[in-house]
Amino acid sequence: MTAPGLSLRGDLWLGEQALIRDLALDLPAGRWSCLLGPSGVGKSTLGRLVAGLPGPHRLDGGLRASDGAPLAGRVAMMAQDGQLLPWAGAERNVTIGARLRGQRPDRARARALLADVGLNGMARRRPGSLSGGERQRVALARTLIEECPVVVLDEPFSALDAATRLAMQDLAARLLQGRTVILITHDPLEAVRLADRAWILGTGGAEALELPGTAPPRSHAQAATLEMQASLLSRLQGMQPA
Ligand SMILES: Nc1ncnc2c1ncn2[C@@H]1O[C@H](COP(=O)(O)OP(=O)(O)OP(=O)(O)O)[C@@H](O)[C@H]1O
Repeated sequence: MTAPGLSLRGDLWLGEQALIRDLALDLPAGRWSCLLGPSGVGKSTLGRLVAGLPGPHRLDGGLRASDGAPLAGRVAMMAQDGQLLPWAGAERNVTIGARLRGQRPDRARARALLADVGLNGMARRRPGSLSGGERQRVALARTLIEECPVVVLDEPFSALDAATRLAMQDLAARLLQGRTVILITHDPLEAVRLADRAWILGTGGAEALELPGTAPPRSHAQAATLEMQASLLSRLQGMQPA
Protein backbone atom coordinates (compact mmCIF):
# COMPACT_ATOMS: atom_id res chain seq x y z
CA MET A 1 0.00 0.00 0.00
CA THR A 2 1.54 3.31 -1.06
CA ALA A 3 -0.13 6.36 0.40
CA PRO A 4 -0.49 9.33 -1.94
CA GLY A 5 -0.14 12.99 -1.06
CA LEU A 6 -3.20 15.16 -1.55
CA SER A 7 -3.66 18.57 -3.09
CA LEU A 8 -6.74 20.66 -2.36
CA ARG A 9 -7.41 23.88 -4.23
CA GLY A 10 -10.09 26.52 -4.54
CA ASP A 11 -13.24 27.52 -2.68
CA LEU A 12 -15.09 25.06 -0.44
CA TRP A 13 -18.84 25.24 -0.88
CA LEU A 14 -21.75 23.70 0.98
CA GLY A 15 -24.71 24.15 -1.35
CA GLU A 16 -24.86 27.87 -2.10
CA GLN A 17 -22.76 28.81 0.94
CA ALA A 18 -19.04 29.49 0.47
CA LEU A 19 -17.37 28.12 3.61
CA ILE A 20 -13.65 28.64 2.88
CA ARG A 21 -12.18 30.72 0.07
CA ASP A 22 -8.85 30.13 -1.67
CA LEU A 23 -7.84 26.85 -0.11
CA ALA A 24 -4.35 25.79 -1.11
CA LEU A 25 -3.39 22.71 0.88
CA ASP A 26 -0.69 20.20 0.01
CA LEU A 27 -0.89 17.24 2.36
CA PRO A 28 2.31 15.19 2.27
CA ALA A 29 2.21 11.48 1.43
CA GLY A 30 2.44 9.11 4.38
CA ARG A 31 2.30 11.92 6.96
CA TRP A 32 -0.14 13.41 9.44
CA SER A 33 -1.76 16.70 8.43
CA CYS A 34 -3.73 18.46 11.11
CA LEU A 35 -6.63 20.86 10.52
CA LEU A 36 -7.69 23.28 13.26
CA GLY A 37 -10.04 26.23 13.20
CA PRO A 38 -13.17 27.68 14.73
CA SER A 39 -16.34 25.64 15.07
CA GLY A 40 -18.44 25.73 11.91
CA VAL A 41 -15.66 26.86 9.58
CA GLY A 42 -15.92 23.71 7.46
CA LYS A 43 -13.33 21.21 8.74
CA SER A 44 -15.72 18.23 8.82
CA THR A 45 -17.12 19.24 5.44
CA LEU A 46 -13.59 19.12 4.05
CA GLY A 47 -13.06 15.72 5.70
CA ARG A 48 -16.24 14.34 4.17
CA LEU A 49 -15.21 15.68 0.78
CA VAL A 50 -11.84 13.90 0.98
CA ALA A 51 -13.61 10.71 2.12
CA GLY A 52 -15.88 10.93 -0.92
CA LEU A 53 -19.05 10.94 1.16
CA PRO A 54 -22.20 12.16 -0.56
CA GLY A 55 -23.48 15.65 0.24
CA PRO A 56 -23.93 19.16 -1.12
CA HIS A 57 -20.21 20.01 -0.68
CA ARG A 58 -17.74 20.76 -3.47
CA LEU A 59 -14.25 22.17 -3.87
CA ASP A 60 -14.20 24.15 -7.06
CA GLY A 61 -10.43 24.02 -7.66
CA GLY A 62 -10.23 20.25 -7.18
CA LEU A 63 -8.92 17.51 -4.96
CA ARG A 64 -6.11 15.44 -6.41
CA ALA A 65 -3.97 12.52 -5.29
CA SER A 66 -0.23 12.82 -6.06
CA ASP A 67 -0.24 9.46 -7.90
CA GLY A 68 -2.97 10.68 -10.26
CA ALA A 69 -5.29 7.78 -9.36
CA PRO A 70 -8.84 8.32 -8.11
CA LEU A 71 -9.28 8.44 -4.34
CA ALA A 72 -12.48 6.38 -4.35
CA GLY A 73 -12.07 3.27 -2.23
CA ARG A 74 -8.76 4.44 -0.75
CA VAL A 75 -10.04 6.58 2.15
CA ALA A 76 -11.26 5.49 5.60
CA MET A 77 -13.04 8.07 7.74
CA MET A 78 -13.77 8.14 11.44
CA ALA A 79 -16.66 10.60 11.76
CA GLN A 80 -17.10 12.94 14.73
CA ASP A 81 -20.06 11.00 16.13
CA GLY A 82 -18.55 7.57 15.46
CA GLN A 83 -21.64 6.38 13.57
CA LEU A 84 -21.76 2.94 15.19
CA LEU A 85 -24.56 0.52 14.40
CA PRO A 86 -26.73 0.45 17.55
CA TRP A 87 -27.90 -3.14 17.10
CA ALA A 88 -24.41 -4.63 16.64
CA GLY A 89 -21.80 -5.48 19.27
CA ALA A 90 -18.37 -3.86 19.32
CA GLU A 91 -16.68 -6.57 17.26
CA ARG A 92 -19.39 -6.57 14.61
CA ASN A 93 -19.12 -2.79 14.42
CA VAL A 94 -15.36 -3.04 13.92
CA THR A 95 -15.76 -5.58 11.09
CA ILE A 96 -18.70 -3.88 9.37
CA GLY A 97 -16.56 -2.67 6.42
CA ALA A 98 -15.56 -6.21 5.46
CA ARG A 99 -19.13 -7.46 5.89
CA LEU A 100 -20.51 -4.71 3.64
CA ARG A 101 -17.92 -5.58 0.99
CA GLY A 102 -18.95 -9.24 1.18
CA GLN A 103 -15.53 -10.23 2.58
CA ARG A 104 -14.81 -12.58 5.44
CA PRO A 105 -14.39 -10.43 8.56
CA ASP A 106 -11.05 -10.77 10.36
CA ARG A 107 -12.46 -11.38 13.84
CA ALA A 108 -9.08 -12.08 15.43
CA ARG A 109 -7.73 -8.74 14.20
CA ALA A 110 -10.90 -6.98 15.38
CA ARG A 111 -10.51 -8.46 18.87
CA ALA A 112 -6.81 -7.57 18.94
CA LEU A 113 -7.64 -3.98 18.00
CA LEU A 114 -10.38 -3.82 20.61
CA ALA A 115 -7.79 -4.96 23.15
CA ASP A 116 -5.33 -2.34 21.84
CA VAL A 117 -7.89 0.41 22.43
CA GLY A 118 -8.51 -0.89 25.97
CA LEU A 119 -11.79 -2.74 25.32
CA ASN A 120 -10.67 -6.29 25.97
CA GLY A 121 -13.65 -8.50 26.78
CA MET A 122 -16.17 -6.00 25.40
CA ALA A 123 -16.51 -7.52 21.91
CA ARG A 124 -20.21 -8.29 22.34
CA ARG A 125 -21.23 -5.04 24.02
CA ARG A 126 -23.58 -2.84 21.99
CA PRO A 127 -22.97 0.90 21.67
CA GLY A 128 -25.92 1.68 23.96
CA SER A 129 -24.18 -0.05 26.86
CA LEU A 130 -20.83 1.71 26.31
CA SER A 131 -19.66 5.11 27.54
CA GLY A 132 -19.03 7.90 25.02
CA GLY A 133 -15.27 7.34 25.25
CA GLU A 134 -15.67 3.58 24.80
CA ARG A 135 -17.86 4.11 21.74
CA GLN A 136 -15.22 6.43 20.34
CA ARG A 137 -12.58 3.74 20.82
CA VAL A 138 -14.75 1.17 18.99
CA ALA A 139 -15.01 3.66 16.11
CA LEU A 140 -11.23 4.13 16.21
CA ALA A 141 -10.70 0.34 16.03
CA ARG A 142 -13.12 0.20 13.08
CA THR A 143 -11.06 2.83 11.27
CA LEU A 144 -7.75 1.16 12.13
CA ILE A 145 -8.85 -2.24 10.77
CA GLU A 146 -9.37 -0.79 7.29
CA GLU A 147 -6.18 -1.00 5.26
CA CYS A 148 -6.79 2.33 3.52
CA PRO A 149 -3.80 4.45 2.51
CA VAL A 150 -5.67 7.69 3.31
CA VAL A 151 -7.38 8.13 6.68
CA VAL A 152 -9.56 11.02 7.87
CA LEU A 153 -9.95 11.30 11.66
CA ASP A 154 -12.59 13.84 12.69
CA GLU A 155 -12.08 14.70 16.38
CA PRO A 156 -11.30 11.05 17.11
CA PHE A 157 -10.25 11.44 20.74
CA SER A 158 -12.56 14.23 21.92
CA ALA A 159 -14.58 12.06 24.36
CA LEU A 160 -11.58 10.49 26.09
CA ASP A 161 -10.05 11.36 29.43
CA ALA A 162 -6.63 13.00 29.23
CA ALA A 163 -4.53 9.88 29.93
CA THR A 164 -6.52 7.62 27.56
CA ARG A 165 -6.36 10.34 24.93
CA LEU A 166 -2.54 10.37 25.05
CA ALA A 167 -2.46 6.56 24.83
CA MET A 168 -4.86 6.49 21.85
CA GLN A 169 -2.88 9.21 20.09
CA ASP A 170 0.29 7.10 20.43
CA LEU A 171 -1.56 3.97 19.27
CA ALA A 172 -2.99 5.71 16.21
CA ALA A 173 0.42 7.22 15.37
CA ARG A 174 1.96 3.73 15.50
CA LEU A 175 -0.77 1.85 13.62
CA LEU A 176 -1.23 4.50 10.94
CA GLN A 177 2.47 4.93 10.22
CA GLY A 178 3.03 5.44 6.50
CA ARG A 179 -0.60 6.41 5.78
CA THR A 180 -1.67 9.87 4.71
CA VAL A 181 -3.71 11.03 7.68
CA ILE A 182 -5.93 14.09 8.00
CA LEU A 183 -6.59 14.82 11.65
CA ILE A 184 -9.36 17.31 12.45
CA THR A 185 -9.12 18.49 16.03
CA HIS A 186 -9.93 21.30 18.44
CA ASP A 187 -7.17 20.24 20.79
CA PRO A 188 -3.95 22.25 20.30
CA LEU A 189 -1.89 19.71 22.27
CA GLU A 190 -3.16 16.89 20.06
CA ALA A 191 -2.22 18.86 16.95
CA VAL A 192 1.26 19.63 18.23
CA ARG A 193 1.84 16.03 19.36
CA LEU A 194 0.76 14.34 16.14
CA ALA A 195 1.13 16.68 13.17
CA ASP A 196 3.83 16.64 10.53
CA ARG A 197 2.01 19.64 9.06
CA ALA A 198 -0.76 21.75 10.54
CA TRP A 199 -3.04 24.53 9.36
CA ILE A 200 -5.62 26.80 10.91
CA LEU A 201 -8.63 27.07 8.62
CA GLY A 202 -10.54 30.33 8.38
CA THR A 203 -13.12 31.66 5.95
CA GLY A 204 -10.28 33.21 3.92
CA GLY A 205 -8.16 30.08 3.55
CA ALA A 206 -5.62 27.97 5.40
CA GLU A 207 -2.73 29.36 7.41
CA ALA A 208 0.23 27.00 7.87
CA LEU A 209 1.62 26.59 11.38
CA GLU A 210 5.23 26.27 12.48
CA LEU A 211 5.75 23.04 14.42
CA PRO A 212 8.62 21.89 16.63
CA GLY A 213 11.53 20.42 14.65
CA THR A 214 11.21 16.96 16.27
CA ALA A 215 9.30 14.09 14.66
CA PRO A 216 5.79 13.18 15.88
CA PRO A 217 4.42 11.75 18.07
CA ARG A 218 5.93 14.39 20.36
CA SER A 219 6.03 14.05 24.10
CA HIS A 220 3.32 16.07 25.84
CA ALA A 221 5.88 16.99 28.49
CA GLN A 222 8.52 18.54 26.20
CA ALA A 223 9.00 22.28 26.58
CA ALA A 224 8.71 22.88 22.81
CA THR A 225 5.38 20.99 22.70
CA LEU A 226 3.96 22.92 25.64
CA GLU A 227 5.11 26.28 24.28
CA MET A 228 3.55 25.59 20.89
CA GLN A 229 0.34 24.39 22.55
CA ALA A 230 0.06 27.63 24.52
CA SER A 231 0.68 29.86 21.51
CA LEU A 232 -1.76 27.89 19.36
CA LEU A 233 -4.42 28.13 22.04
CA SER A 234 -4.01 31.91 22.16
CA ARG A 235 -4.37 32.13 18.39
CA LEU A 236 -7.49 29.96 18.37
CA GLN A 237 -8.92 32.02 21.22
CA GLY A 238 -8.43 35.15 19.11
CA MET A 239 -10.44 33.58 16.26
CA GLN A 240 -13.59 32.88 18.29
CA PRO A 241 -16.61 35.10 17.59
CA ALA A 242 -17.10 37.75 20.32
N1 LIG B 1 -26.08 18.98 6.53
C1 LIG B 1 -25.92 20.29 6.62
N2 LIG B 1 -26.82 21.14 6.10
C2 LIG B 1 -26.66 22.47 6.17
N3 LIG B 1 -25.59 23.07 6.74
C3 LIG B 1 -24.67 22.28 7.27
C4 LIG B 1 -24.75 20.85 7.24
N4 LIG B 1 -23.66 20.34 7.84
C5 LIG B 1 -22.92 21.39 8.24
N5 LIG B 1 -23.51 22.54 7.90
C6 LIG B 1 -23.00 23.88 8.12
O1 LIG B 1 -21.78 23.97 7.41
C7 LIG B 1 -20.81 24.70 8.13
C8 LIG B 1 -19.56 23.89 8.29
O2 LIG B 1 -19.83 22.76 9.12
P1 LIG B 1 -18.68 21.75 9.52
O3 LIG B 1 -19.31 20.65 10.31
O4 LIG B 1 -17.90 21.37 8.32
O5 LIG B 1 -17.76 22.68 10.46
P2 LIG B 1 -16.57 22.30 11.44
O6 LIG B 1 -15.49 23.27 11.19
O7 LIG B 1 -16.24 20.86 11.30
O8 LIG B 1 -17.25 22.55 12.85
P3 LIG B 1 -17.01 21.87 14.29
O9 LIG B 1 -15.61 22.22 14.66
O10 LIG B 1 -18.03 22.53 15.14
O11 LIG B 1 -17.23 20.40 14.14
C9 LIG B 1 -21.49 25.10 9.44
O12 LIG B 1 -21.95 26.43 9.31
C10 LIG B 1 -22.65 24.14 9.57
O13 LIG B 1 -23.73 24.75 10.26
